[in-house]
Amino acid sequence: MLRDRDRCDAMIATHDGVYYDYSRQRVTAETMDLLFDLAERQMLTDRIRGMFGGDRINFTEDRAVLHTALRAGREGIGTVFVDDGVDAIREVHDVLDRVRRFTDAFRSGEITGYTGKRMRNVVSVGIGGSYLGPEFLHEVLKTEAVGISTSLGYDLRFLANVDPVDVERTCADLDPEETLIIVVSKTFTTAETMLNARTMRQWLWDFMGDDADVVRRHVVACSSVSATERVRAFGIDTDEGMFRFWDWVGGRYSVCGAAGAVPISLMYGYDLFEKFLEGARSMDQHFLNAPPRKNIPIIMGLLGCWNSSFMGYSSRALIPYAQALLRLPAHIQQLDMESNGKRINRHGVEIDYPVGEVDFGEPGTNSQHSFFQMIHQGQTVPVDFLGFVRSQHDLLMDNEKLSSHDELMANFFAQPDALANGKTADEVRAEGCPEELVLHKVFDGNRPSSSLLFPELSAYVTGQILSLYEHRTAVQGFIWDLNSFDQWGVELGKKLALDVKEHLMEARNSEVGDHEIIADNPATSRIMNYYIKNSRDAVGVGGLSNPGTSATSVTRKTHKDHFPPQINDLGGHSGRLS
Ligand SMILES: O=P(O)(O)OC[C@H]1O[C@H](O)[C@H](O)[C@@H](O)[C@@H]1O
Repeated sequence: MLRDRDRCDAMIATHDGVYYDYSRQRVTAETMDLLFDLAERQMLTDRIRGMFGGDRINFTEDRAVLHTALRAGREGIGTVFVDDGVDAIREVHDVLDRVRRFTDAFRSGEITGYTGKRMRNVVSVGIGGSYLGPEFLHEVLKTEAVGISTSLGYDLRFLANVDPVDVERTCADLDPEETLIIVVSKTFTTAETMLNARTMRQWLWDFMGDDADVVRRHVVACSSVSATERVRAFGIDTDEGMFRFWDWVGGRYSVCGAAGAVPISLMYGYDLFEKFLEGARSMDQHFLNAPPRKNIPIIMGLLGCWNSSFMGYSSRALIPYAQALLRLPAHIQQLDMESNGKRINRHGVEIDYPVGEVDFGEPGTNSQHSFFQMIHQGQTVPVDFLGFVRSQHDLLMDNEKLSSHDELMANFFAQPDALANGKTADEVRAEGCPEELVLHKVFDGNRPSSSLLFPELSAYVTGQILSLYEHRTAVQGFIWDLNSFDQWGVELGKKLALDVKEHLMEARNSEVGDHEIIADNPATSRIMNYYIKNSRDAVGVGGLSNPGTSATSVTRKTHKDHFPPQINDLGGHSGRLS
């Protein structure tokens, strides 16, 4: 099919400098017709309009889904209206105007720290959607031409993990007197973020004294309107130091709001952040207005459904040929897997077809030397290749025929064809391969991928990329009939962690050294008691002891006896864990 010029010509879509080639997907013109029919049956365009128009499509939380309003410009896109009387566009611009003023005051030195020093360091404390988006954008802007000059003299870091080592790594060499802390949390209740926020507040107090003004001058919050009281209780000035967002912005869709605006603007200036919003807006307009057959996010979403539900490929990879996009895959992973990792459709019925892929990725070419072996010869993993016409910084050394960016891009062009074409046994033999090794060197090919080519990795283009992937996720959710905007799955883990913390506290507070934890089940009790015992012993008695070995060796023997496992064998021995 790849040699069919008409087919290849038909499988390209473009918008505002973005070039999307899906000719290496396993689809014919007829497949595409059927997918567009499916989109019509699922009333895709109506549902897209409903999202932009403020319909409460996140019905399990009774919320509209209006992250597109965050970058809609003052004129708005679609008919954005929130039915409790709040004008979303006006609210958004009120906050963005405040971010701009605060940024200017911070960067001009008008705002100083508690001891009068100018603040130049920013630590953004948040996790999940309150972290991954801003971090991916920060990584892009670090090496972007404007970003390099506007960030000179400033430092932005992210503190996400509740691991105390993350705190240590984040602020070991920072001067608290010159540091502003941003607590980014939609709910202002997330356990990890709140502990890290308290830790950072204590860090400020330890250096500057336990004074309420230290917090007012050194800590600001990006949080939802409904969390205002909690923000105030933390000691933050909610008039000057709180940048709000709304329940109609999901955490994983919040980078275009205060969650991204505040840290990124403080580091790079507001104007550069605005370019990012403009890029996202351009793609939003395309998504809302372009006919489905020319609409890049719609086509990407339909192909996602095709690969997952029809072809049965349960994972997919995102490979940007740009080192500055190193955190894009992690952001899209959360965005997509939290959105579409569901099992009940919007009619309350259990889904009996595959939905929701495992998303992963790393920049090319590093990924080629890591997991690409599997993508070429193991399980089939559809790939999105992202490339750029111009590099943020190209290099052409004396005696080299190609620039370093050309070298990078040679891989961007070669990998999709290698995956699609593979290599036959005859081709391997023709290279003089000994017969017994031929099969090891055969590539079956026929492995799907898409290529996205952008002009260059600017703030604007990064906005386009973000919007593309946000809308791909929404399209797949609409086609699959899911609510892509809630995340009840995360709640159970949070609740169980609270129960476990109770047990740990009892054990730590117990006067008796051999206090035994009785947790939900023997396995959890055993591992927690092992942890408590060894963390007590570890001080002074010489490290951790070995876990009981008998159970381990029995398990090993069982696995060995059944190797290689057959589905039926395992079926007979499996069971419910609860
Ligand atoms: O912003 P927060 O309220 O602190 O939430 C942080 C994160 O918490 C959970 O992990 C949710 O599943 C994420 O969607 C959210 O982004």
